[in-house]
Amino acid sequence: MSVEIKGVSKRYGKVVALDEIKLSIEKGEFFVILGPSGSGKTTLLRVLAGLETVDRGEIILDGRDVTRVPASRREVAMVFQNYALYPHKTVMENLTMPVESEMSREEARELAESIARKLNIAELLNRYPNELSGGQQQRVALARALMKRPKLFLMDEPLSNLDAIQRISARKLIKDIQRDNSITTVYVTHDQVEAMALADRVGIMDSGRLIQVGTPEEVYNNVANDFVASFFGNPPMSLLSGEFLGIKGRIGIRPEDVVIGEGELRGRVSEVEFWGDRYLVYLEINGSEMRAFHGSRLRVGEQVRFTVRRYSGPWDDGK
Ligand SMILES: Nc1ncnc2c1ncn2[C@@H]1O[C@H](COP(=O)(O)OP(=O)(O)OP(=O)(O)O)[C@@H](O)[C@H]1O
Repeated sequence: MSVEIKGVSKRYGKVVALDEIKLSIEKGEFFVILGPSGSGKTTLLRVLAGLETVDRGEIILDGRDVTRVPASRREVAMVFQNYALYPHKTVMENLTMPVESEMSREEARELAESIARKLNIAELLNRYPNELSGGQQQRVALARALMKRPKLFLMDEPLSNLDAIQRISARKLIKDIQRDNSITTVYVTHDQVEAMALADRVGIMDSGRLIQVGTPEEVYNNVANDFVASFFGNPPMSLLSGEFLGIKGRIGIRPEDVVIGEGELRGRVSEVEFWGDRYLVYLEINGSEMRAFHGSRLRVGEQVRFTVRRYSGPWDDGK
């Protein structure tokens, strides 16, 4: 299903939750909406689902104007942070119910078992929701949405309650099912790694506006402004006054573009984090802080030389 959002705005009292959003999503695309808390991500998803009306603009699904069509008639499936499972049904019943009318009982049970195995909840199929942990409930909710193979998948932080290892396998499963069935997916997160891992394209939101849209690589390598610079990446760019490079205004520097151990610039190591394959080093330069990746552990307090290979900006100091 293709999605077109045409100049959609939505206010709650004085709060502008969505400000003239324009966006086209292709059939089969995995689109991730990334933004800080309160930027309007959930509102955009709810508007697409039909759970929220718009003040202005149109929503077109597969060429059909659904702006005023209720949620139940939009052929979308949603997984929200606050998953709602049927409390008086077992996990198996929760999974098979949505597809009761589409396949035989046996087929539904087989499909449920195969999805449950992949999400590591196969041993929970006979339990009731109140006998599950938060993370287990979230995986059941995800499994239930995956049973249905909808035309449009709307997911709002569906992995927020999972631990780091579960997140990686659930992420892969979502992507596999989405790709195998070419299900158009709009996925909301504030997790950088998740966004970069999953997205065909990503849209960065701030204060109800869509600031930049592109493939993760495009956005990563060509940030549109200082907000995206300070937000996109793991960790994002350091924003600094460009003076130390002889540049007027503020610039953004990725940690991998700082080469420690060569050049004329000097900084003091103020903190070091072990990242497995490398170290994240915090450098202090004339009272500002900058992050850099480095291959070996440095001592806190040590003075080091460094160069900057690449930067973004400059942007006005006054914003
Ligand atoms: N039902 C509501 N009534 C009043 N204000 C609301 C309502 N829903 C959202 N808002 C406001 O609209 C803005 C956007 O909220 P939204 O939930 O879309 O943000 P978000 O990016 O999803 O945030 P988070 O990452 O914290 O979930 C916020 O300022 C929020 O307080």
